Amino acid sequence: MATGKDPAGAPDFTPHRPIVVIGPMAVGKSVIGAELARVLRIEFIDSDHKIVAKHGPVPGIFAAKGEHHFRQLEARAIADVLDTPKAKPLVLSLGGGAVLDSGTQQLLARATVVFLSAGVDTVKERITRNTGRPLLSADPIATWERLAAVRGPVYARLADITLDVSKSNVPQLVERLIGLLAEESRKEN
Ligand SMILES: Nc1ncnc2c1ncn2[C@@H]1O[C@H](COP(=O)(O)OP(=O)(O)OP(=O)(O)O)[C@@H](O)[C@H]1O
Ligand SMILES: O=C(O)C1=C[C@@H](O)[C@@H](O)[C@H](O)C1
Ligand SMILES: [Mg+2]
Repeated sequence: MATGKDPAGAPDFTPHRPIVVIGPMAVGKSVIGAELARVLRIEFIDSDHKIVAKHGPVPGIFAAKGEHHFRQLEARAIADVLDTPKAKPLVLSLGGGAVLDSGTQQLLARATVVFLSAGVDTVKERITRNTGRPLLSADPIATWERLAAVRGPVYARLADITLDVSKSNVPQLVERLIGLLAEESRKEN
């Protein structure tokens, strides 16, 4: 495994446990998680992608079997990654609502949890395009704000690191995140 030494000058950082990325819809969990894993040269897993690969598109699952069934698939996909005696260092990006499951909340104690935070202005354009998020099919802006407000305290409680993702591009955010992860890892040891 390589360390997090990036051409952009990020500090050295070698993860020793999974890094889990959480936060509201469209804040960048998938793209930032994937870029972080690429720079750290560790595996990247996205819970939504895992579900889609096995069961087809998210809107189809919601339409055919309902949100509760999707939540069960999601909790299982996450447990497959984290519920092992010694989970390896990797980056796991979650869907926006995954943290509501109590089993998932417990498993996150085995990981370094990164909460990507942003206000609605940052995600407005992203969520008003049709992007396959069934919960945002009607009135996406108001619904995003409501869900973000309800889930915000849960994200904050579970987070080891909170990163404001407004006003920066993905490489800048990954560089900053590696610095924060290095600091957090010094505290853990
Ligand atoms: N910092 C950023 N600057 C510009 N565009 C971004 C940034 N972060 C993410 N994006 C873009 O926003 C969109 C949503 O990003 P992404 O799919 O990673 O969000 P997400 O948090 O994983 O959403 P979901 O909850 O649906 O899984 C993508 O088109 C992505 O390229
Ligand atoms: O925030 C949510 O509840 C969701 C977010 C997406 O990532 C998907 O997991 C799904 O559309 C539900
Ligand atoms: Mg995603």
